[in-house]
Amino acid sequence: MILTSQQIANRVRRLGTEITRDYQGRDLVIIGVLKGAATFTVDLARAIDLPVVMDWAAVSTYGRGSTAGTPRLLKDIGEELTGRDVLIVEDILDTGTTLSWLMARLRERAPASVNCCVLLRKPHAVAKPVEPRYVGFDITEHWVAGYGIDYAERHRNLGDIHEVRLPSAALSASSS
Ligand SMILES: O=P(O)(O)OC[C@H]1O[C@H](OP(=O)(O)OP(=O)(O)O)[C@H](O)[C@@H]1O
Ligand code: HPA
Repeated sequence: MILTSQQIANRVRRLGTEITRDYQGRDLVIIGVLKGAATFTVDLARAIDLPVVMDWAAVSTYGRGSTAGTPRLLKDIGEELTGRDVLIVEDILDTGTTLSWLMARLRERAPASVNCCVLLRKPHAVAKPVEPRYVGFDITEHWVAGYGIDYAERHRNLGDIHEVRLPSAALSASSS
């Protein structure tokens, strides 16, 4: 599997159009989840034709490997969220651990609404109670990297999204 930068750009543009339509007249705060969603968040924000506020949370669940641990908040959100419409932007929904943990924490701040937009969703996540309002692509369970997403902290700078062949961590195609 490989998603090209062109396929990603087309999908991001359509997601931006949907979000623009759904949040007309609302006080939209977009929370990008570092590090993996940094690239997606910036591109998505530019595809939204509304005066959005952008902020960031840094959460780490996987550390330097491919096995999930307990989520850790490395950087908290600075924006006041009470009464506002929050959209969490995530690169990938895999086991659902990170997103369900973060949504529970954000709900404690009494926002008007909390939804999420994920670029990639793996099959595992379908069985979890996390239901993203927006999904870019449903993918297979293979480890992926590129477009902000890492394998052991590397490959975030690739423009396309590649499958990583574990354990050698070779990419399924060369970067373009
Ligand atoms: O659904 P899950 O199984 O929780 O996996 C998804 C999370 O895992 C990755 O983050 P990671 O912990 O690797 O941190 P990073 O964003 O800094 O790469 C990814 O960016 C998501 O946040
Ligand atoms: O496939 C993946 N790639 C990178 N990070 C991830 N975090 C959960 N699943 C993945």
